[in-house]
Amino acid sequence: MSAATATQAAPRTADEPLLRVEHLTMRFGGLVAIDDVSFEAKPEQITAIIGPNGAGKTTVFNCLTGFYKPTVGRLTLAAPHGRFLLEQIDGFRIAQRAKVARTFQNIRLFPGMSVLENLIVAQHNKLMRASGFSVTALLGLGGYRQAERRAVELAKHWLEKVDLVDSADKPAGGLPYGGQRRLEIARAMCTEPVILCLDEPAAGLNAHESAELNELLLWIRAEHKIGILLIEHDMSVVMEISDHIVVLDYGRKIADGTPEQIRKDPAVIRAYLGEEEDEALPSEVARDLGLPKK
Ligand SMILES: Nc1ncnc2c1ncn2[C@@H]1O[C@H](COP(=O)(O)OP(=O)(O)OP(=O)(O)O)[C@@H](O)[C@H]1O
Repeated sequence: MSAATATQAAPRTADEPLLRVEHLTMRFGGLVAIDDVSFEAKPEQITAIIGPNGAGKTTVFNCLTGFYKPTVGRLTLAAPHGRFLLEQIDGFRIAQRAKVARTFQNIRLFPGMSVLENLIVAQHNKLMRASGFSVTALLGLGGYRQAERRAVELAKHWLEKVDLVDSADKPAGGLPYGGQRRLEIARAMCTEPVILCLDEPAAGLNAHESAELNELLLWIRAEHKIGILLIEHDMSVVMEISDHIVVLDYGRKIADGTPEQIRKDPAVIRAYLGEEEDEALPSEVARDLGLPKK
């Protein structure tokens, strides 16, 4: 598919979703990881994708971010800078062209580089464009120096936001776990995305760190007015900060609604319980779904 077809210049309309996923299907040989899933994510909203292990959550992210080519489906990103059909863009160009950023379930920083360097490397695309892909940049000519200064300023801004200024020169791999998670988010934000896809950002965090993560994500949504897609097992995070929740089970969408609607949805309770609806709900399932104690 040509670049022109994958990108449509038409500006987004006021009530258009930021992301529209239509009939997404992903097969691996005989295994159907995602089965005809459709949902929308609105701009300036946090949309959570939840579901039991193996439900297909990360596969949705892998399709959106170009790691997988969907078997079937349309993925329309209506961004302020243009409308993109993500399934038709070469995977490695999605981050740069459509401005889709992500973090990973298993942290993927450059552990031997400093915290600051991780944030500068994230801006590689911008810096390369400013260099004109030529040797003039190495000589300090053209707009490269200015772009480099801006990259450092942006990195510093995010270091402050995620409370890592004191660790700027330390190797990223030496940060405590919570710090590495925050650095991943900062690195993704340094690419100035229109949508931020977070794959289990609260995994391994303690209650205090989870609460700080909630604050950070709410701040990003309010301040940067971008959409956030969130895969998360920690229901204290999901129920507290999500505007909208999509629930997957065995690759199918089983529910879609506000946290209030999802909490009460019998299909969701059944999926988490893995048993009949009229069974007593074990306390840990009730807690995960944020249901009141009986
Ligand atoms: N590259 C692949 N090849 C084959 N099967 C895959 C591949 N990627 C994912 N799957 C399968 O697709 C299904 C969905 O996996 P996925 O990782 O998307 O689930 P998930 O909801 O993110 O799970 P978890 O909560 O455990 O991370 C699983 O059965 C998984 O084994």
